[in-house]
Amino acid sequence: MPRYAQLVMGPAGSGKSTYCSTMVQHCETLNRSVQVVNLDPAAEYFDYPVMADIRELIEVDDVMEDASLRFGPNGGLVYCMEYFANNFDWLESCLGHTEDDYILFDCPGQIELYTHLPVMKYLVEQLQQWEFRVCGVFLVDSQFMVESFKFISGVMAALSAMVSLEIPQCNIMTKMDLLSKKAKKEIEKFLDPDMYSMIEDSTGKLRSKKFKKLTKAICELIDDYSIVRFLPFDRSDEECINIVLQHIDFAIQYGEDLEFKEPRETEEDKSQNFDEFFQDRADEQ
Ligand SMILES: Nc1nc2c(ncn2[C@@H]2O[C@H](COP(=O)(O)OP(=O)(O)OP(=O)(O)O)[C@@H](O)[C@H]2O)c(=O)[nH]1
Ligand SMILES: [Mg+2]
Repeated sequence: MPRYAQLVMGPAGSGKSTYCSTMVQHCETLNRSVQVVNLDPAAEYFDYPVMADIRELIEVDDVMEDASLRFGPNGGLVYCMEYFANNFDWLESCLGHTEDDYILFDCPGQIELYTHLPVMKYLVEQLQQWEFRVCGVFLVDSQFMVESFKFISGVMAALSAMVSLEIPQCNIMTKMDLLSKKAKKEIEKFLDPDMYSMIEDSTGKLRSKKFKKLTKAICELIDDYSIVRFLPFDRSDEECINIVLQHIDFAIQYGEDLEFKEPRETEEDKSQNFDEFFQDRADEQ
């Protein structure tokens, strides 16, 4: 039986940890069990219960304080992730071997992890060996996407994660609740991949003709191949959260192999059935 995983990635502050806690709460209301693993060695705050925390293995502060390594915060984080990749047995012991597990991995925000470093790829391969079906979930802050050239850099970041990880990926625009009405309207065109080639810079911030041409050419390329599309994510809108979850479930075929479980009868149900049974008997006589 397969197990299921979401690799929650994206730039610093894009809302990864908030996404994880929102998803856990949403799944609770659906009666689905979802667990979270914190993979950010520099994490200071998150409000979901963790099944495993990378800081038990290694912490950025310890690496930075080590006089022989002399790393700053970013180099320190990369060192931690490489150390993690050499110690996957720690993760294996935390995850156990439960079938039908559904786990969210809250990853760090260093963008280089998703562009050219091999650590996340190693993690994906390892999870696949443990029979996980993995979906990449790439988050981008919607507030930085309102202008076309910023949108393209978001698309490029999502695309490089897709290309380097080679797994199904859902790209998500977070913090939609923070956008003004005007900005929401503006961003709608970025949610429809067929519209990318129509995107023009309305702010007039792009002065260079060459830059404008490049932006247009990239948009057309992405449009032609339907490579990247984004789903909106508003943490205060259950319907919106559900649509994102359904897309991800579909990508990893969650639910197709689940065995049908008889709903558990409560004591109340049992006594009700009992009463109905005797009522029926009484009616027959
Ligand atoms: N209003 C609103 N705020 C959000 C949303 N998602 C995240 N935030 C806020 O954005 C900030 C960063 O969110 P985090 O979830 O910590 O982001 P992160 O990607 O985990 O950040 P790093 O782990 O540091 O890379 C926090 O102050 C959150 O409360 C959202 O959907 N709506
Ligand atoms: Mg975080």
